[in-house]
Amino acid sequence: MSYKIAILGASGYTGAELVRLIATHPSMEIVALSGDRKAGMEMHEVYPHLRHMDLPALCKIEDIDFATVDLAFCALPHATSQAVIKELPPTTKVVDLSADFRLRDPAEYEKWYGKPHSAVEIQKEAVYGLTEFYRDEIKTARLVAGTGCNAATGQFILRPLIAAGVIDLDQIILDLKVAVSGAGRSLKEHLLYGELEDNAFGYSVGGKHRHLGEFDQEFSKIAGRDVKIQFTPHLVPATRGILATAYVQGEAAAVHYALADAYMNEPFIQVLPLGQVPAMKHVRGSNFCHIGVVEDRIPGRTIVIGTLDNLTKGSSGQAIQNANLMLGLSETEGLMNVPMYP
Ligand SMILES: NC(=O)C1=CN([C@@H]2O[C@H](COP(=O)(O)OP(=O)(O)OC[C@H]3O[C@@H](n4cnc5c(N)ncnc54)[C@H](OP(=O)(O)O)[C@@H]3O)[C@@H](O)[C@H]2O)C=CC1
Ligand SMILES: CC(=O)N[C@@H](CCC(=O)OP(=O)(O)O)C(=O)O
Repeated sequence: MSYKIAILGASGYTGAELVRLIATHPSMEIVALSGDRKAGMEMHEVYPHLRHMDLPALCKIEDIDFATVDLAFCALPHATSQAVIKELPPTTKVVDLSADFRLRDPAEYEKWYGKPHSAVEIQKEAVYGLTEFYRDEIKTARLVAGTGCNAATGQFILRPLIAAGVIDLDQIILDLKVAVSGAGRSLKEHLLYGELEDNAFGYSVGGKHRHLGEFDQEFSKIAGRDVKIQFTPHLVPATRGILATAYVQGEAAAVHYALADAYMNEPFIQVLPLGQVPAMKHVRGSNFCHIGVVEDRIPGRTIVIGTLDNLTKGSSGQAIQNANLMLGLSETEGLMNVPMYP
């Protein structure tokens, strides 16, 4: 059986990535694709790499008949997403890729996103989409909130350490290198070739990045008390990928054991042997996340490095993993493709 899928925001990067992944998914069939400025165009006119596929043309969201749709992926900008999702039939299953339903507390949403939430009622029913940690709730959810891509990477390397109590919760430093596709397919000055090529720079420096809302929410929940980490993302001249480095106070062997134990049965999270480090390109185009642990020369300090592809495990791959669970399919269906290398 094939489930009928709509992708809202298909003309964006995560939308196109959903199309790419669903192309080889045995149980999903795309029945509707939406765009805004690109509505009316064929998908291959916007993304020539999808030319061989037989796809519906991009339409406006209001032209989609949701009665014929089993599940909608919503790959729209923040704020637009909540305005659209609150108007969908309450029976439509939705995986949202935006930040609109990630934060439980509406005050936290307003703090990090600068305006009040306009769909607080449905925000309450949403399940946080970090699959490996919310699997049971996702299976029965109507609305799943995909995580931030930086937030996913940081959580994969830190959650098991906080849960196992093997690190000092007040001394966590998280440094991220982020590829440019994380910013979406839109024109922004700092994303111009001449600004980014042969360059690298921190952004939202000083505890200002909005994914801190997700870290605060999730880490404090695990620890049972407030946990605030120091976090700085850096834009690097790469197309896809996130490489997260955490500096923690804790013994390397215990840190490595906590991660290996937590992810022992996880198909997508690969913990490397102690002392080995991962690289962005080892997971490119795939739904895998690789994690390495190295002992520092300073006694008691450990470095943990995690990497994933922001467009797959950080957004669209994660979204399909969640949709698989919501539709009663095997969690890995359509997602076991091998990373592209080099
Ligand atoms: N890129 C990434 O790595 C990640 C992105 N996300 C989140 O996923 C969502 C999509 O991101 P991404 O694909 O990168 O973004 P893009 O900017 O590449 O795409 C945005 C999409 O939304 C459509 N759109 C924009 N405004 C409207 C509107 N007012 N009404 C209807 N449709 C609209 C655009 O249509 P058109 O182009 O035709 O105008 C386009 O299809 C965002 O919320 C983002 O924060 C989450 C994790 C990672
Ligand atoms: C390069 C770049 O700008 N990356 C984005 C991450 C995008 C993401 O995870 O998406 P949400 O906006 O849905 O949280 C950033 O750090 O803001």
